[in-house]
Amino acid sequence: MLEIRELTRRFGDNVAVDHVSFDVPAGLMTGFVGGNGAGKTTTMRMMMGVLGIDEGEVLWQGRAITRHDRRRIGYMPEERGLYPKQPILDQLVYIAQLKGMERVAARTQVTELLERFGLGERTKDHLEKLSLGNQQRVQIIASVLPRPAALVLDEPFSGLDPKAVDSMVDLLREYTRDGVPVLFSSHQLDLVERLCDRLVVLAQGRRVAAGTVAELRDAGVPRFRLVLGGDAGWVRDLRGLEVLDLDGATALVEVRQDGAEQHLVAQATSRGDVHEFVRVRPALSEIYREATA
Ligand SMILES: Nc1ncnc2c1ncn2[C@@H]1O[C@H](COP(=O)(O)OP(=O)(O)OP(=O)(O)O)[C@@H](O)[C@H]1O
Repeated sequence: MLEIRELTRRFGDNVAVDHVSFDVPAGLMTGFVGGNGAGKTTTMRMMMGVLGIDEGEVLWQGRAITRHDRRRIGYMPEERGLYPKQPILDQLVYIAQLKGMERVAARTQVTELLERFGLGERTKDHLEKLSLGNQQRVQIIASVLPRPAALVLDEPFSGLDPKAVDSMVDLLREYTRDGVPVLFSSHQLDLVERLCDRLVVLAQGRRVAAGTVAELRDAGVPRFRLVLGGDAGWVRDLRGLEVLDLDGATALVEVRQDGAEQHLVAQATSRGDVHEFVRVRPALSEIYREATA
């Protein structure tokens, strides 16, 4: 497990990351979200030791992370750093060797990953000849070589077409199944919702929400939708509830006082038919909007 404890980084007067703490547990995918300039890249850079830490610490398996630990963590930085004028197979094998793999094993693994990402026919092409999305695929392969102990990926999905997104999703799921902790940042909330076990939300350098998607969806003020046989206008007169929306027989309410929803149901049944009474949980996009407002 990776643990981030009170990480803080300032650039002059700007506190880019302000006492941020969260865990990246083994075998789970943790999504890292937040608006432009929220501090995601700066946090990841500090985690990976490419940027100095002003305050706080990063723990790996319960103790302060070392340079050796970081070498075993697959990192995909925001600035992509491969050589434009080298054939992709050669440079990926070289990177794998730098990370300690034997040449033959490296070639086998790289070839397999290139096939997987639809680049099996392009192995001899120079990186610069590939489209941006295909260059991104090569970057992904570079960051997961060899089998990493953890993954820290800065916007790995940006610029990928749906097919490459699926290949990436499959790959990340394989790693998490093997117990690898994965942290990735993204602006694509639909993808984050589909993929993530856990979520960390940053706004202006601060952690404003963290937990499983279910926990976050459960955390807010409870909302209920009520559908009656007749007009629901009387709901406005009940205490402890805020009516968010009212449309004929349907009301959307927020509970402001404990137990107010029980009173609502009792009233509704005593007045006539109740067709539906359900808790409404916010979509991730709504939680995100509220947390970062
Ligand atoms: N090297 C730097 N020098 C000065 N300020 C910096 C530097 N790097 C980042 N910052 C500032 O730190 C803050 C956080 O930036 P960061 O890149 O970490 O955000 P982010 O969440 O990754 O944003 P985005 O989603 O746009 O990539 C911003 O205000 C940014 O301008």
